[in-house]
Amino acid sequence: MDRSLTGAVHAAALPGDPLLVVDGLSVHYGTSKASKAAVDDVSFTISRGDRVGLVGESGSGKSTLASAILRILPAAATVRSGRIELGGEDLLALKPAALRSIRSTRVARVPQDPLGSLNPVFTIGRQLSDVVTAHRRIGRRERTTLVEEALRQVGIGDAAVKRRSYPHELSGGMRQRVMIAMALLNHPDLLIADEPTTALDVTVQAQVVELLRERVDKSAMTLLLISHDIGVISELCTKVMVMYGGRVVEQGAAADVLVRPSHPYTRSLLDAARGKVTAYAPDPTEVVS
Ligand SMILES: Nc1ncnc2c1ncn2[C@@H]1O[C@H](COP(=O)(O)OP(=O)(O)OP(=O)(O)O)[C@@H](O)[C@H]1O
Repeated sequence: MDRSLTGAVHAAALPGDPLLVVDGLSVHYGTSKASKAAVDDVSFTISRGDRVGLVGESGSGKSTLASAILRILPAAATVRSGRIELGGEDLLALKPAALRSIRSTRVARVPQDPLGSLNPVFTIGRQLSDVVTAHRRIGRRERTTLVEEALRQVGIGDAAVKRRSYPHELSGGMRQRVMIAMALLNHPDLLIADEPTTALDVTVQAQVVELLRERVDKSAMTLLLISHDIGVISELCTKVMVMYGGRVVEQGAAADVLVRPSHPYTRSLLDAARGKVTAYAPDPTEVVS
């Protein structure tokens, strides 16, 4: 049984059940009625166990969409219309306390920039520990065990020593491993990774992709992965959504979208990934869905 934030009791959720439902979502920056939507009437469903890759050129609205789901939109942004439901819970209606309670237990994020997301004045052990105690009352020794185990699970072997490190004492790859450990600590239903390898050295990128794959496999986690890198998407994802100009122009199984794209924008994106330059200019009569 699963108790929702409103206290309703649901039957245990199964793989394949809808987890995240986004319906008619539009997000604008600025208050002007004439402002262009950064996310424009977007609808999709992510089912439990899906691994969805969200691709699209810079400015297509990927991060705005992720921020809307996580309820971390900047002050300049407004949701003009639509619904976002996670496990049946209306995320846009949640009050701050309820929001705090779903963060990290229902939905968690691996950010692009781990250094900017970690607090420079606390050790990583303290920051991991705070994530655990935000949702559970547990003793100090058990907390330390959990933190060290979480660090070991992301390939940080000397966890008893490393948990005493400050963020600046770790390499970029290590910091991203810490962020992944932090995101997974409370076993969220949905993991949103926003360009998790973009800020890393090329050699470290492959290790972090492998780590993400292993952790997601082990926990059968539902993943929404935002990436410019079609290679990373094809390695990790079973489904793909393509955004262009704030809209989802194509979505489907990765094996279809990445091999037989039906939208011309997806074709040009895949060409670009293969080093072939083909310009995409939207046909005004083209219907985007
Ligand atoms: N804080 C902001 N204030 C005003 N406009 C913004 C802000 N953040 C994003 N935008 C605009 O919203 C649109 C979507 O941007 P968004 O960052 O969501 O795209 P993206 O696909 O994630 O791009 P990138 O891959 O470069 O991160 C763009 O036109 C962008 O200029």
